[in-house]
Amino acid sequence: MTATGFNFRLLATDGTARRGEVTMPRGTIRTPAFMPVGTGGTVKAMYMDQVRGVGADIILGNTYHLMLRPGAERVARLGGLHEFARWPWPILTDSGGFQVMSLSKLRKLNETGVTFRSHIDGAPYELTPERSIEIQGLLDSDIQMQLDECVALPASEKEIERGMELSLRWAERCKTAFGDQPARAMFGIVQGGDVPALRERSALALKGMDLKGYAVGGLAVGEPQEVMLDMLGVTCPLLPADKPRYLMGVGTPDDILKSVARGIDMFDCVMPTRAGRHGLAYTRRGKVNLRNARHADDPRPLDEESDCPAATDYSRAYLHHLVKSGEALGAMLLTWNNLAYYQRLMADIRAAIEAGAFADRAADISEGWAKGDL
Ligand SMILES: O=c1[nH]cnc2cc3nc(NCCN4CCOCC4)[nH]c3cc12
Repeated sequence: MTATGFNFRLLATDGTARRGEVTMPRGTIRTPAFMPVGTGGTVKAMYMDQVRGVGADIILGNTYHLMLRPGAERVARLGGLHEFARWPWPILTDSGGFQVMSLSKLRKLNETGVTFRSHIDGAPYELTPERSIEIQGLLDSDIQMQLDECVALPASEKEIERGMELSLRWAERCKTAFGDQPARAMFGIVQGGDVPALRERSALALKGMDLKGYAVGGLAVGEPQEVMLDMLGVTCPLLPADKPRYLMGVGTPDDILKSVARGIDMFDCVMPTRAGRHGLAYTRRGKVNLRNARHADDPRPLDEESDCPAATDYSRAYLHHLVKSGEALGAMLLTWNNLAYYQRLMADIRAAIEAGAFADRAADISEGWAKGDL
């Protein structure tokens, strides 16, 4: 039976780790979930049926990139992002604010929103809470993010407070603009930097807005992992247990294990795809840099126990050759391997929580990385 609305339910807990699922009209999202990043409507170097094949239930699309090129109205005229990119399952889009601040030129931020010039052709744009929700609607996005301000760390408490309070006002405006769309969801984003009291104020104010899901923002911006984890320890207990929690931009496999342990349900990160394009393979024995000359004559596959052909059917020598030669197939095979590894990690995590064995499984997985390459 196809779900008519957006619904999250907890299936099991193990300590503060949670196993759940989100049901939506376009499909079910098994949590904890990892969302491959599909920046410009494509998960770079992958066919969408491969992305599905490694076990992804949902992908992320970037509003900033898509509004600049090919344009949100054009995607809408062509049937929306699912039709355009041939990904019929759920898509989460970010609001564009984070990329504006990290990619665009001549940007100005005020109460109304943010004005900026495209990093592609210098054309002027404005992104307001209302326009961001409008664009995400034009993309036919299933899970839409509020427009927020992610204050870069380190920053003064006053600066962090200013950004957190602005983001709360923008959350209200996004909620109003989003209106009542049962088949879709809009998530708020908790801000507050590395200041527990500001994190608490943000989380409680957003909880009061009764949103369908909650992201934890303002992290993975260069702070030490322990600071990020401390902020999760402050924030997650304040969020509703019956709504999904999404940690934006995270992260490494180790970040994911430790964040799941603190109650996070959803993740996105460019690492597996970006690393694949740079010759780096994620395996259960840690990272393998295929640019390294030590692989030049190695006939062994990356990992014969993997369920991904990229890890079982090709020699390291061949992968090294492809990477050194700058061949497209090098990026394709390593991206495929990396996304398969991340999805297998998530499947491992979900099974461990269901079995009440998350802590032990997490320790085993970490020991595997410590062993180092095969
Ligand atoms: O507060 C936020 N609001 C809206 N979007 C975000 C996206 C975010 N992405 C990161 N971190 C990404 C870190 N990446 C790790 C891999 O290399 C590229 C950067 N932190 C983020 C915070 C926010």
